[in-house]
Amino acid sequence: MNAATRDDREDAPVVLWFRDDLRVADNPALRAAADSGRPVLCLYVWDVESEGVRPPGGAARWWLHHSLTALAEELDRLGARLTVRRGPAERVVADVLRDSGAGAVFWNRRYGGAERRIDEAIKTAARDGGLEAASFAASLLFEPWTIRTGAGTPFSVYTPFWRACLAAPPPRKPLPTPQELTAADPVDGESIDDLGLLPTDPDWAGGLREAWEPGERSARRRLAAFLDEDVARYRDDRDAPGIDATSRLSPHLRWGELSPHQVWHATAEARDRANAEGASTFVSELGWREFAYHTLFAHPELATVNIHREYDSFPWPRLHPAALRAWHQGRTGIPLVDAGMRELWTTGTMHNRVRMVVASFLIKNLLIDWRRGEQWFWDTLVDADPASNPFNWQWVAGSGADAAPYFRVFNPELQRTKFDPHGDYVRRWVPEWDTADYPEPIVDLAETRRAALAAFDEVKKAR
Ligand SMILES: Cc1cc2nc3c(=O)[nH]c(=O)nc-3n(C[C@H](O)[C@H](O)[C@H](O)COP(=O)(O)OP(=O)(O)OC[C@H]3O[C@@H](n4cnc5c(N)ncnc54)[C@H](O)[C@@H]3O)c2cc1C
Repeated sequence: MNAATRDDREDAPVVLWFRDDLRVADNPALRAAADSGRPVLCLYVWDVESEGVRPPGGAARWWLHHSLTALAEELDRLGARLTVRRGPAERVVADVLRDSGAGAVFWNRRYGGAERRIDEAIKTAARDGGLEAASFAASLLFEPWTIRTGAGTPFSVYTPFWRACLAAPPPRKPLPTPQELTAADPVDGESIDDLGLLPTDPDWAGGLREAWEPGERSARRRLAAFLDEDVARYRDDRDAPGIDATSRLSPHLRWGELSPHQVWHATAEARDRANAEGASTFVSELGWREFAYHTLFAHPELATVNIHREYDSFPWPRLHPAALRAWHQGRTGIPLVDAGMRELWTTGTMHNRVRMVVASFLIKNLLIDWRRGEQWFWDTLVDADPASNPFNWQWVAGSGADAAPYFRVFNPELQRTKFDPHGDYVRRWVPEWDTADYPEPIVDLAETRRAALAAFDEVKKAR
């Protein structure tokens, strides 16, 4: 490269490619772009075309629309603008690099198999073209390749995994938001509205609007409110779906409006003010998020392939579409299951305890393949996450990251009397419960449990 080209390149813009990190605070790639002193072109690519990339479901698209809008406002305050384009990322990023005359592209890492392949290809192409391409650690507290068993393999059980994380060097402190950005000359793009992420015909998002406020500012407010008001009773009350005792941060974390580093350090500061046990239990839940991502990194086909392959021989019976429909609609005649499924449909979320119960009911009582449940959650959850969703479905199924496949069967009636003893949660979502309008259970819990255990014996024989 001659001196003139090098000088040009030094002034050439940096393309900052946003993905699952829709925030300006604690954003290492954005920080590096700002610190470079070069003009910054902020880019979001709506890519539902690249092979292997899983298009977000309906509820997640709703969230993404609002999150991108909030991000564009934040960038505007810093003096930059968000360029939005659609298409396969490899082509779109190359086009934007060319159109903007950029000298570099920066991003924060993703951990799914297809996403890693795409990012690697873009990095190689950029470098081959003489551009700088750099990726940063932003979405996980611990990079997956840094937490390994003594034998150098990924952990397959949570408790030793989290112990190893806590023994590793602690996660870095959050990085400050850049004071301002120098905007690169604009290039063509689409508006966020043009992406068509919002439901229109019909507009089913009323319950989501009532329940949520996407965006980085609202995420930070929620974290602060949770640490001020709720973390002290988190350990005792987190399993009760009728009590508002959990943080409700999952969609903010899913879309990277908040980083786990911000949550980790804010919780450590709050620990002294609050109840230390509540704070450690809360942080250990972030550990489950980490574990899900590390598992995805080790098992890129997590959403479709059993981690324990002996589960492949599970004799799923022929699907009864009416049973699946009853589960979707919350009309199974099992009150806790119906309450959870209706909460999900209306608000785009469901309490964690109830997620485990409805998943167990689908798999173990209706004998429906966990992948169908995972897909429904993928479409209806605002926090639908490429790691946490399939990871937890496999965990409930017994095919997932556990010491050994173990046939966990939750009894939804016992779970209801234990965790919703006064029926507050069930009555909120199933007002006709305890009236003649409420249907009889569509299956016999004891009988279907026996059938499921018999089917599981087939898996054991295959081992
Ligand atoms: C079948 C099933 C599917 C699930 N699908 C998802 C999903 O798509 N996206 C998702 O974020 N969570 C998923 N979870 C995990 C969990 O239910 C939600 O993270 C939690 O209910 C979110 O509420 P909260 O933010 O108030 O959680 P809190 O109790 O306040 O926990 C704090 C944070 O820890 C993380 N976390 C907590 N529990 C888990 C867990 N079991 N696995 C991974 N991370 C966890 C989340 O980021 C959460 O925001 C699933 C659980 C089950 C059983």
